[in-house]
Amino acid sequence: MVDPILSARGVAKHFGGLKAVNDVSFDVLPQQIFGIAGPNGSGKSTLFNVITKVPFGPTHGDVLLNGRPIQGLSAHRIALSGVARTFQRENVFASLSAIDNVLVAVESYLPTAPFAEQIERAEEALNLVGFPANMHNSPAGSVPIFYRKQLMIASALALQPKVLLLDEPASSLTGPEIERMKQIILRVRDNGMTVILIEHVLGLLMEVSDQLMVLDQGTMIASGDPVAVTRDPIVIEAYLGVAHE
Ligand SMILES: Nc1ncnc2c1ncn2[C@@H]1O[C@H](COP(=O)(O)OP(=O)(O)OP(=O)(O)O)[C@@H](O)[C@H]1O
Repeated sequence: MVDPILSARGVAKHFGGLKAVNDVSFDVLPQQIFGIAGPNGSGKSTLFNVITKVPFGPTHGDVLLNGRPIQGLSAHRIALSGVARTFQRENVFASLSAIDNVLVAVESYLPTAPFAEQIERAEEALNLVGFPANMHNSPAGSVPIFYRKQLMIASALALQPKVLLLDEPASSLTGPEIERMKQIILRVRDNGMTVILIEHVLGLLMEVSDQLMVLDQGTMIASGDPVAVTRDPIVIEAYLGVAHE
């Protein structure tokens, strides 16, 4: 039996009376791609927020990395201990070059490393996501959306995470770009990392996920084999709003 790399135990986030995340528990195994689906507003991004403490921790519950609680750590320490994330919006430093964006992350992970080594790490991260070498010096704000998404992932990878949390990496992408994003996600996993993937593009989620969890109104309504989960009448009802048998 393999021990989980990341676990949530009774994790909740309340905003006043709203239970955005409502006592969610799950285990993610090493090198798994763990998909998370759910209708709009079901608490997916809030779950990433409370796992990473960016920008806030849970109301209650524990998040364990390799069996150790990480909720007592600052957001910065959580990132450095191996849990990195991306955001729904392409969060890049628009006026910095592409490689400088990634160097910001390298600098926080390896602050005392020689500059040549920092550059090497940044280039490694950019290469892993397939960011074009001839665009390393382009201002991040001027590159098309797919490249900005690549940059955001490369910046997270520069922290050398054990677990990478991807929040809707395929949103606003074309069909061919979604296929390229799929290859990036698989490559990240093949490089030894564990991926937790929030995605509305169900085709992508189904193709890459080893396990699928569905949230509805902050509550986990299904988890397990992706095909079985999408056939679950409770999941169908949550998505389509029709009564299940
Ligand atoms: N900072 C906040 N303050 C108050 N309510 C919030 C806050 N962040 C999220 N919420 C609420 O929590 C619920 C869950 O939001 P969340 O963004 O996590 O959903 P989601 O599943 O990621 O949605 P989507 O698929 O549309 O991105 C929503 O009702 C949202 O309005």
